[in-house]
Amino acid sequence: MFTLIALALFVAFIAFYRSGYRSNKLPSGPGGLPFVGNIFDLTTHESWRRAVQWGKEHGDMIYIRISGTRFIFLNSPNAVNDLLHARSSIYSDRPYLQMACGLCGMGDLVPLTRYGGRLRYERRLMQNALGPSAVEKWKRIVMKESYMLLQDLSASPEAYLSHIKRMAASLIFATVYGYTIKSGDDPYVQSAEEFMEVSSYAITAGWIVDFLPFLRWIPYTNFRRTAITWRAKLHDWIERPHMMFKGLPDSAMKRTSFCGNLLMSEGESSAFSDAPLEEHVKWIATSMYGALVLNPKVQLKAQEEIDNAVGKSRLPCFEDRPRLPYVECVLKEVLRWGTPVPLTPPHRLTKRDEYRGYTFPEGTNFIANMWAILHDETMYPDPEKFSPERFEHSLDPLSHKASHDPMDYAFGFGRRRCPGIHFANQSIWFVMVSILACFDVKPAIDENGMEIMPPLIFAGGAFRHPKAFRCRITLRAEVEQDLILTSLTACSA
Ligand code: HEM
Repeated sequence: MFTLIALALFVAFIAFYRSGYRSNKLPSGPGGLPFVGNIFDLTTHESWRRAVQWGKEHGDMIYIRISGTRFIFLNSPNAVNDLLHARSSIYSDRPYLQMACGLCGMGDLVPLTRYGGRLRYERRLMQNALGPSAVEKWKRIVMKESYMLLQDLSASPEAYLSHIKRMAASLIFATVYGYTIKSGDDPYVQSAEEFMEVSSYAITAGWIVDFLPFLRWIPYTNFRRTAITWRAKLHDWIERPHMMFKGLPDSAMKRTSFCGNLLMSEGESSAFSDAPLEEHVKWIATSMYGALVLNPKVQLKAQEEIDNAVGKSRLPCFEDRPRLPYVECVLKEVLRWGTPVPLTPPHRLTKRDEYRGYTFPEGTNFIANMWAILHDETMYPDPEKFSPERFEHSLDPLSHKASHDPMDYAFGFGRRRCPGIHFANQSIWFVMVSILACFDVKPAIDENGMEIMPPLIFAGGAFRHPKAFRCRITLRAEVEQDLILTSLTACSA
């Protein structure tokens, strides 16, 4: 065993030496440990902040390596646009991860799929089902789920986090499968949540076997045991919801769902020959459990805007959107300040490339640091401050100031850009405007009647979200309780 490890380390060293690091054609970066390189830097908590610190010394492109694997953090919009966007035909592959793809068997998940025929085909399917006009058909579901959330919030505001989680899961199941979730402890929801947690951990935890692939063959390792457990559950996570979809009675909801749209309509057949259409849909559907990040921040100014544009006799609807410019700024600021996905998964380079005097060998992995871009003080002064006003100038057609719209950055880049962007935009806007219209969200009060400002702690790995905090959610004085119920009933009819 010892000889095997020594031999493998020697091979890794040669690979690293030949990786171009010493030929001085790669950007600079923090030095690492012998052999394992920067493994502890990459797996650190909030590694995007660390990459910003490195950027102060090394510029907007930072090179790190783990064993023979090269990574370059891209901290600026220029670098990201020039490479991941403008040259996306060669910057859109993903690395093969031994843990997630090899040991756990999750390699067919869309975010992990290698660049090629299969990915292009699946992205076309998603474009058809999730494009701007396609998501129109889900507006009614978004409305119904949002009104149910308002009902839940008025009944038990203290449980706001579980209400939001239930709503997000329900929205995804209704739109992906046409399935209505009965309660928060629905077994399909639990299974989906478990899969989200496991898959994001399998992908982003920086497993040693991802960097030293020969370890895969060593028995009795912890990661092997973990992978065996997860692999055994794959059937539950992927096949079961798909079988559930097939067993649902035919209905309008089933037909307009993502799976129904692809599997029940005429004309679409698998143009990609290695698997039947159904096989693609199963994996894509599972890839869509992505979180709908809801980060409502109630502002008097936004509520005034809603009251003026919508009145108090009804709740806001999608058609009100153009008349609510300030709410639009709040949405942009939520995406910027909260940065739900701080780093893209690695974009692997498929062909040697040159840029700014550097030479990047094939196989180099590029990670766009969205957190760095969305907190860059030259673009967003005082970046830690939540201030929707910073986007107000972008509403003025005569303004010449650059708008730096967070929508251009928060969803990734090039041919791997998030396919769910239109659905996320539509549903987050609607939930946000509905909550703003109905509720005041204020800090909790202590025993002396003083407001307790909640500590702002973010959690999560690949997806960043605020940890639960105490707050008071109360129905606004102007809002009639009946209004929510009437809107829900009208929408469910
Ligand atoms: C606020 C909500 C969301 C944010 C901020 C977000 C952000 C992202 C980002 C940054 C990426 C990586 C892009 C890259 O590599 O350059 C991504 C990929 C992806 N997203 Fe989203 N997303 C959101 C919601 C959604 C929704 C609602 C869906 C499904 C309906 C979805 C489905 C996907 C899929 C399938 C991929 C993988 C694409 C690929 O690798 O080709 N996302 N998302």
